[in-house]
This record gives sequence, structure tokens and C-alpha cells, in this order.
Amino acid sequence: MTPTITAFESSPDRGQGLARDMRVRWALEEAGQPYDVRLVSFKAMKEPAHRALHPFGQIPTYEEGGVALFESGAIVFHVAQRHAGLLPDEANARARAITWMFAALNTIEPPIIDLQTAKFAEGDKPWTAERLPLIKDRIRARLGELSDYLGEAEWLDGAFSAGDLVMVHALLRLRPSGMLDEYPNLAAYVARGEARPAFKRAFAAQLAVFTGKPAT
Ligand SMILES: N[C@@H](CCC(=O)N[C@@H](CSCc1ccc([N+](=O)[O-])cc1)C(=O)NCC(=O)O)C(=O)O
Repeated sequence: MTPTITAFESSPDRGQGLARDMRVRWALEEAGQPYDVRLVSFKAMKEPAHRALHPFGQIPTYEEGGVALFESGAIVFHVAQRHAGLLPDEANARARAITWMFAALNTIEPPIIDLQTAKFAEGDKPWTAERLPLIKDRIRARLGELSDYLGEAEWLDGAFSAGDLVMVHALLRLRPSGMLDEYPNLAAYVARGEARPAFKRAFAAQLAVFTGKPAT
């Protein structure tokens, strides 16, 4: 059965791949799985029908047969559990790849979201100017540790996995800030992710929603 995901009817980033449906699209493309998309307005996201799928009134969600999921990381994991291409078969390598999914979501993404929040939701607060350097220092601390770990490796732990998918997408949010380019091996790592045919198909599909032109 073809799953249906939800995505922004009109993404604030103008379809530049930063919204989290991008992770689900990318995972489905890596798994070679077709999917349908239901576009949701900001207003509709907060209404009962959508909240029945997503208690927090957000996107993405995932529906397939009898299962309805939210949380982009959980959806990526669900896809990775059911299709080859996103998690190793070998138990220990699989466990490490899942560890990197959690690291991306729990250790790398939160300080990056802090920066977005400070910039876009708290920019007018008197304390933001004082707080911004602290937020950036916390991001740089994590990026430095990740950069040291990755070194010149192609992916985080052997073959490309869902851990890389979530990590690359979390790091992409940093690109507009310029901070990613302070770590050349991380910038190259993200570029490798973006060079993947599955990423390109997912990006084109998400952009097509915004431009209204069919993804080529
Ligand atoms: N933890 C959840 C977080 C989901 C989430 O933050 N959803 C956002 C879209 S992705 C976050 C996002 C939004 C916009 C951009 N952008 O650049 O325009 C990038 C990322 C949303 O629905 N926001 C609407 C709302 O909360 O009312 C997950 O990983 O799925």
C-alpha cells in the first residue's frame, strides 16, 4: 500500500529542503518506495482532523494501511525497518546507525533549532543579542566534536545509513548561517548527502510543491 505523508502547502523556506518532510521523502526515495503527499496549510495543521494524526499540530505525518505516525525520525526509522537501503543488516552496525539517528536528533539538532528560534522567534527580545553568541558556541562545540569524529570518512559509520540521512538534514538547517562552512569536512559530508540521487529526487519533489511546476 502506498503511504501518504503530509507536507507544508507553502513552505516558509520556499521549498529549499529545510522542512522535515524532506527527511521522509528522502528516506522513501532511498528505499525506492512511492508515496503520496497531502499538503497542509498552517491553519489546517492546528485543526482537529490533523491533530488526530499529529498531537502537536505539525508536519510531517505518515499514514500507511493501519498505521499513522508523526516525528520525522520515527517515520524514517519505520521506513528503514521495512525496506533495504537505510540500515545495515548486521545487528551491531544496525544498532550504531540507529545511535547516529538519535545523536542527530538529540545532540546535534537541538542547538541548531535554538539558533533558528533565537533568530526567527526571539529576534526582537532584548536578551537575544547577548544570548546568540552562547547559542553559536554550543553549536560550534558539537560541530567540532562531530568534525573530529567524522574526519575524512565518507559516512558516519561505514555505508550510508538513516543515521547519515537525519544528520545531513539536521546540518542543512545551519547552511544559511554560514557556520557549516567553518568545518570543511562537515560541509563536504553534507554535500555528499545532497549529491545522492534519492536526495535530489526528494528535493525536486518538495520544491515542485512550492513552484507549482512538476518535478522533472
Ligand atoms: N520533532 C518534529 C518536529 C516537526 C516540525 O518541527 N514540523 C514543522 C515543519 S519542519 C520545521 C521547519 C519549518 C520551516 C522551515 N523553513 O525553513 O521554512 C524549516 C523547518 C512544522 O510543522 N511547523 C509548523 C508549526 O509548528 O506550526 C519532527 O521531527 O517531525
